[in-house]
Amino acid sequence: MTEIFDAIKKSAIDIKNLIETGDTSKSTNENSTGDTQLKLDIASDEIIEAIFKDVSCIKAIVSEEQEEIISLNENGKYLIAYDPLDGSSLVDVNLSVGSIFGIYENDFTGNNLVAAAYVVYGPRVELVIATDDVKMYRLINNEFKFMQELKLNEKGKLNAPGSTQNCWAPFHKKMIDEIFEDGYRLRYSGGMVPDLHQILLKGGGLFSYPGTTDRPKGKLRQLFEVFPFAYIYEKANGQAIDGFKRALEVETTHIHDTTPCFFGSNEEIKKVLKVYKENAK
Ligand SMILES: O=P(O)(O)OC[C@H]1O[C@](O)(COP(=O)(O)O)[C@@H](O)[C@@H]1O
Ligand SMILES: [Mg+2]
Ligand SMILES: [Mg+2]
Repeated sequence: MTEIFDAIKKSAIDIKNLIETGDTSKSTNENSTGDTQLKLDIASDEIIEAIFKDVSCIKAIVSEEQEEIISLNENGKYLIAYDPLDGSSLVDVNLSVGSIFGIYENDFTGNNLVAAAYVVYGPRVELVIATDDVKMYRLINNEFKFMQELKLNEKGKLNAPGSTQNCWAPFHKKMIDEIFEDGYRLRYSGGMVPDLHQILLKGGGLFSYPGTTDRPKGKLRQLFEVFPFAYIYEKANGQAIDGFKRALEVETTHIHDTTPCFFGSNEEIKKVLKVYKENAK
């Protein structure tokens, strides 16, 4: 697995340089979820694919920006699903963005994840890797240096409520209001990677991207966004659910499937489970 983490580190340095100098305009393509791809999305995807192609333990890869699974090495052990540049439209307004990786064995399903990682491209470039524990590294002089282990507290102070508010179920709105009434502070940039990174580093809170009237199955993709962060939050002593059960138990019928999702420390997730059990059909 070390070769995979080394490949992720290499791609992170190339993508950091691309973000600083690359063309942020739109391409003429749409990805499988119907988003217009930015030239940066495509170039980041090409960087990662080219680097992963040289890693012999990788059997196959699939990217948020590609239609199909790509086979790499017949004798490889691992499958990797990745979002090369999450939140790419935020580059234009100079907010933080990220890359997300889920490493699987056998099949692309939540319960087959064996490791996950993400990179945050912000004022600093940081890499978080979860295997049995969750470790954070920072890019200093072109090398990733270990900084700290990440663990969530039982209860946090931050609330990151995603999606279009006028499409929320009334009980979801009431739950979010109550969390604010409990003293939580709003922290939402619109980039899943920096928003979840902030909650992890500040000890806890809740990030939610629920099902809504316009998108009953949410927006965030299971393989490329939800499963890797679910794995990371669980290994950091937190939880990730779809409202009713562990996010990692959500069934995948298509590689680009989305799911409602909630990530947080134990107290906040307990509240979401209670509210959703009482209210949702
Ligand atoms: O603007 P919204 O609806 O709150 O969505 C924000 C979410 O969409 C994302 O940008 C994902 O979309 P992309 O992969 O297309 O960038 C997440 O990073 C973020 O949490
Ligand atoms: Mg994304
Ligand atoms: Mg993306």
